[in-house]
Amino acid sequence: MRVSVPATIANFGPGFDVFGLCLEKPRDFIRVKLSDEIEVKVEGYKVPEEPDKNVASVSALSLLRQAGVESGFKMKIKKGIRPKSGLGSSGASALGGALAVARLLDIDDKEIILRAALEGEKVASGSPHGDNIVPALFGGFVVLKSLFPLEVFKIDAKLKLVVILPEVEVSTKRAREVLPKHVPLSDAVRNLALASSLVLALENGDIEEVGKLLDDYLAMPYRKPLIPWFDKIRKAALENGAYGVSISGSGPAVFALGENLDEIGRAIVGAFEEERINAEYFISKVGGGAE
Ligand SMILES: Nc1ncnc2c1ncn2[C@@H]1O[C@H](COP(=O)(O)OP(=O)(O)O)[C@@H](O)[C@H]1O
Ligand SMILES: N[C@@H](CCOP(=O)(O)O)C(=O)O
Repeated sequence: MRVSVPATIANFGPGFDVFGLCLEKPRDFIRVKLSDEIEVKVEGYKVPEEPDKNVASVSALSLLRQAGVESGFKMKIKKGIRPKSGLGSSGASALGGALAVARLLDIDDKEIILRAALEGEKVASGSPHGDNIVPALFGGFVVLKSLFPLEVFKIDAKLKLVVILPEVEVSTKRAREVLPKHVPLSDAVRNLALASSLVLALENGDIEEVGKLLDDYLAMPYRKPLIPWFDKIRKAALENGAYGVSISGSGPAVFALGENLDEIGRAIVGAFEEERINAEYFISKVGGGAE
């Protein structure tokens, strides 16, 4: 059984742990067949091949055991999403492992698949959060109302965005460790206003307004030391016509909305270069989810 799972933009501005947008590319490809042993082979970006350290094999095993199947498996991963990128690299593999096994066993229940995928994601980020896995499963833009029971609102957003991937790594685990347990009420209120307005703007297809609402007071202020270049990048993007710009997931990837996406992408790459960081950009539409 072979599945392909796309990258995602978790948080999408003010929606910490709640909003997620599915991209068309890049993608991870995962092939699984049942076997007596457990074996994991990886091509492409380097991630562990030890079955207990690879998020895809942890989630595959979790799904098998949830289904009461005592078998092992042979897994091949073509890793197309760079790890520690903020593009849902671990989430995509975690979903891929669970989904491939679910399809082998004819299991369609999304909550079972999600539960197994979250077991994998926990290995990477230390805590279960679904805003990368869920959009990769459903496609489109999702509002994750609840993980268990799984309750999701989906908007089939029609938009294109530019994603810029600098050559630096941010571990999601580390980016979650720096977050405070409590935030000021005024910051929570500001996020509430941004997030609810963003959903309405997206539903109305007002992409310029969506861009203007890409801000966050819950995680970004505390993550600044991990992404000290962000304010300069944002300035360059806005000066070159971006409607808005934000960090993808826990970073370091950033994304921007606007009309002249190539120009914005080049400007952001240039701003990274001024900080002596190599970066590349690509343009993607909203994706339809795992296949
Ligand atoms: N199949 C896998 N795909 C991606 N990362 C994996 C995988 N298996 C284990 N990992 C580990 O998970 C961590 C990357 O996850 P994370 O920090 O969440 O990155 P991202 O934000 O890009 O998802 C790395 O330590 C990586 O070695
Ligand atoms: N809400 C999470 C999202 C992490 O996404 P990833 O793509 O960096 O794995 C967070 O911000 O910690």
